[in-house]
Amino acid sequence: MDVTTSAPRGAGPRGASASAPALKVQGLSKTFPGGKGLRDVDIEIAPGTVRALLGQNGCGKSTFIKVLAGVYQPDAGATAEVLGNELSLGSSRGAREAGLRFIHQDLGLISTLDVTDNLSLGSSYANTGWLSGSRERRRAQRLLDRYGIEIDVRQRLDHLSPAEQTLVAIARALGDDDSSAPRLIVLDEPTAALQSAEVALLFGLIERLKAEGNTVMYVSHRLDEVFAIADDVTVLRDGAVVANRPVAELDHDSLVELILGRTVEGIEPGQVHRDAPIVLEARDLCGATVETADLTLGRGEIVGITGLLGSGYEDLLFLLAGAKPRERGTIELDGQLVEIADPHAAVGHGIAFAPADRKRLSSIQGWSLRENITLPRVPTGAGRWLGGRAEHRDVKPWLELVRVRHSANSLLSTLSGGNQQRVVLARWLRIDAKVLLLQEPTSGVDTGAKHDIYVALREAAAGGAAVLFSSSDPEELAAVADRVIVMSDGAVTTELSGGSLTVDNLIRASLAVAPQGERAS
Ligand SMILES: Nc1ncnc2c1ncn2[C@@H]1O[C@H](COP(=O)(O)OP(=O)(O)OP(=O)(O)O)[C@@H](O)[C@H]1O
Repeated sequence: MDVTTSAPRGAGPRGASASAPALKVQGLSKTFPGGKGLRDVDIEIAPGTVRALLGQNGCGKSTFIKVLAGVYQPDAGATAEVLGNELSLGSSRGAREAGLRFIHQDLGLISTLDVTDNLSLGSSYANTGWLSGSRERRRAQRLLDRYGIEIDVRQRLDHLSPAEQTLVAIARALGDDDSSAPRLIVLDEPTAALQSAEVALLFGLIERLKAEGNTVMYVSHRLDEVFAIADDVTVLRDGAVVANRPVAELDHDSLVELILGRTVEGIEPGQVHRDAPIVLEARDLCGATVETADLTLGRGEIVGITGLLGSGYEDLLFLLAGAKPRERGTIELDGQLVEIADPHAAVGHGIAFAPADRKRLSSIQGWSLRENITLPRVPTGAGRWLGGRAEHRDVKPWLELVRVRHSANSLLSTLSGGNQQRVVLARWLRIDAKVLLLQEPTSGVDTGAKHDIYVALREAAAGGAAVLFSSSDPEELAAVADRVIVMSDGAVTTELSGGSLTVDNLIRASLAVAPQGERAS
């Protein structure tokens, strides 16, 4: 990796000093009503470098970013400087004037507008209305050209891949107000929704921004990315900094230990279940981006599914759960033809479905963890919700299983993103489903909890469930699945298991290149 750094040229915002740290924060604490979010955090970042901000779910990464962005007020006593200039923490205007730019996980773009209109949202563009005029288009084009982004400015946003949408969000955050000033660009889990093949597009832009003297703060749970793109890491644990270190001093295991305070054992490789009784059999499924798909799931099997975006792999689980309309095809459960009109009917048949879009489709933010977990299985007969204490007893072991330490009465909205993901998973593990359909089950989840989730999936399978999980992470698929189905152009094109189930073969199959070595089984 090229770790040479170039100091920013020319004056930064408000006459910044080129030799001063891009960011220097001292004594930053943030207390929430439920406890400390950050404890006395000190961070100093050299200009022109990429700093990874790492740590377990709930360790305070988003809180740190939100204080920098002015969304949260810090506790009294913190100081901050950007390129030698004092930064007034807790002020979004101050952050912008100091040259801080934020790209949050929710990119804040409007999918039904085109790229030009999205680039002009909230900027200083003198808009003549919503419709993109040729002047705005030229301006948008100049902005994309400035950062080497090759996207047609007339495209509607929802016609772009997630990686391209992320590039648009970055270009929008950078704007074209003063292109010579170095900036500190904060990217909060920018690859959470990206395919591994798409990540390169984003990394290309980060390298370019860095070469121009900008500084990048990068939050991710994917440690391979840290080694690919970061110069230094800051690791938070329970709201406090436990390490500020150059990446060159670390390897994968030492980084995991810094993050977790413990090592993580590997999990046993998956097994081929040739003679397992078939629980679910789907034939000629067609709907959304799926043209035709046949699939069988055996009792006790963990099957992964992957592909490129638009290959159909993201929609297959929706079709099986009745969450998107099926145009054709049949589904049999235990040899019986079933009609699954909607996810409610799916639960009735013992099929649990956890979509990836946790906030919109999988959770009720204003409800407690307890209510979110018991949602799909309201006790019959009683005619009302479980009594508080009994419900507590019921929910507790499931929270422990996914290692969520919050009270069952906490509101879901007060949990970090990764902890919310674990609660959603606990809900579906609890209903003891015959078939578990999970989309990106570990997205946003930290390394330690990922391992716990893999173990929980293995236990569910050992208990007789058939698990089908989609993932864009080939390492996860190779480690956890017994076999993996790869889709392209709306159909299942490859199935990998045993010795063929390798990271390389998964990437090759997703890109529709023939697998290497042993033939696909
Ligand atoms: N609005 C809030 N109200 C109360 N507590 C909060 C609030 N936001 C965050 N917290 C708490 O602050 C702590 C830090 O959360 P934060 O969201 O910063 O974690 P994170 O490191 O970003 O986690 P993840 O990797 O899961 O996104 C957690 O214990 C969380 O429950």
